[in-house]
Amino acid sequence: MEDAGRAVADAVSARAGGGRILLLAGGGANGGDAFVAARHLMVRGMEAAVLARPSTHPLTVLNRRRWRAVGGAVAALGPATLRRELRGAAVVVDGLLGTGFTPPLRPALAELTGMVNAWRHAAGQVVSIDVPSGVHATDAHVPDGAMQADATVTFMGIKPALLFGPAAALAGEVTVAPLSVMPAWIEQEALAAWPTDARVAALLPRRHADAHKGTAGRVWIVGGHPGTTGAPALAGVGALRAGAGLVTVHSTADVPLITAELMVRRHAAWTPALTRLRDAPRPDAVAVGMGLGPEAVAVTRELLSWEIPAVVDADALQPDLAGAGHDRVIWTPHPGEAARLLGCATTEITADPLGIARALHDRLGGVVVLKGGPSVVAHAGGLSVARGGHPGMASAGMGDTLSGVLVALLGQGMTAPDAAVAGVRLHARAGERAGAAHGYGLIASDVAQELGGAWMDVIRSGPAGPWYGR
Ligand SMILES: NC(=O)C1=CN([C@@H]2O[C@H](COP(=O)(O)OP(=O)(O)OC[C@H]3O[C@@H](n4cnc5c(N)ncnc54)[C@H](O)[C@@H]3O)[C@@H](O)[C@H]2O)[C@@H](O)CC1
Ligand SMILES: Nc1ncnc2c1ncn2[C@@H]1O[C@H](COP(=O)(O)OP(=O)(O)O)[C@@H](O)[C@H]1O
Repeated sequence: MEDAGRAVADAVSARAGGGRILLLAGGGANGGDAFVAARHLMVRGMEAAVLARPSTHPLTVLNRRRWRAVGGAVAALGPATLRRELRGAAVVVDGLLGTGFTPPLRPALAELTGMVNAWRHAAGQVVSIDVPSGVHATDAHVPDGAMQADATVTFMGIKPALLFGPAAALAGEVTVAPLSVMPAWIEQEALAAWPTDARVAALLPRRHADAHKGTAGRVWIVGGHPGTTGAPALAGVGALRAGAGLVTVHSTADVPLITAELMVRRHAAWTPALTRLRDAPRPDAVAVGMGLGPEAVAVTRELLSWEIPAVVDADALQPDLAGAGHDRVIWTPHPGEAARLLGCATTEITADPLGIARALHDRLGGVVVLKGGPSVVAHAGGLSVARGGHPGMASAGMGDTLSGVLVALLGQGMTAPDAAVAGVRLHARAGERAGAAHGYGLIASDVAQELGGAWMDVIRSGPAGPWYGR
């Protein structure tokens, strides 16, 4: 609780300027965190007051006593005291309800959160402890009356509700504060990893000075059909921008050569083409499905039988292919495709992205990237959620670009889980960079252009090495 309260005080100090801080302490452990935060703020010379609900939680009772012992002010939390104390406050710390909360929000509490939300709209900022009050830790749905925060300081591991859907929008800027407990315990308790850029940087391939296009990954993009010929082209550019040495697009349609570095092989028909290609030198990795059309299942089944690292996307994401994969396959459904694979409604996918990613992995094996804002990676070692991205990425061809990134990383020798974790972060980071320039006018080609810069951003967070950063 001491670590938690100090982390909250850090977040609040950064936002309060010299203004007064009002801390709302509920009856649970969150309330105790608020009392600890108040004490740390006072020690830093900041003006802090606490309004508290009754508590029997031993650590909350103890920290209330400590706060009183250093001369801290505390009054009973109710509508009248809250109205009075909100006047002149710069920041409210929301320690009312934490992970112990189960909906619905009781009317007495909803009245208090409603008052704070109205005050925030007009006057100040809210920092929530662990989760915004009224948000259930594992549920993306938001009950009426939940607190709107500018920032949320959560502990040890990120809670699913802080990542997905409307609940995530209530959390504002999320910081994960470590607590002094055993790492093994955290690993057991965490539902999903949320890797930092430093962690992603450690996964990315390192190239020696004598690298050449033949050693940097020879990859194939298999896709395209009349009407969707842009999809494989975008995947090809994504692959080039994610470092692939040689990228060949195979298609039975006329794929536009949107960048001259791509090689495009037009085939008359898939069956004879695959018979020929089967005996040709194989690529280091293949991505299949982008705009591929009605023959996707047959083409993908053949390519999967080659047992080379593969990305399976878009039209190739069909239930018939469950069981046809292997360990080095990355399956990349968006929620619509995930619903098709599992035979359920898209709303069931978006309601529980972590559970669905796990279910898809059980069904398909290999590695699953359940795309969204943010994407979830499921593999034999667990679940990992990507950081960042930009809402401007809600536009055509973004997933095709991601497939290019993933196949490029596979082609450069990364394992499927590492390529998926690193690839979704590079793609999201490129989206953030492009989003800063283009906002909602962002298109997939913009994201592809930013992939090199995103790679540099990520490796700058990691350990220095002799073949980059010079
Ligand atoms: N320039 C091109 O040639 C393009 C071709 N494309 C290709 O077009 C074909 C059809 O793919 P589509 O994905 O458009 O069509 P689908 O009909 O498979 O899926 C689109 C639907 O999935 C659902 N969905 C997707 N993302 C969602 C999310 N994050 N949350 C909730 N629901 C979500 C929505 O209901 C959406 O309308 C594929 O072969 C694809 O590769 C697209 O990638 C777009 C660009
Ligand atoms: N709001 C968002 N925030 C972050 N990433 C997003 C957002 N919207 C879309 N994306 C990303 O864009 C990509 C969209 O993929 P997909 O729907 O398959 O596109 P397409 O089929 O048009 O290529 C995914 O990687 C997804 O994670």
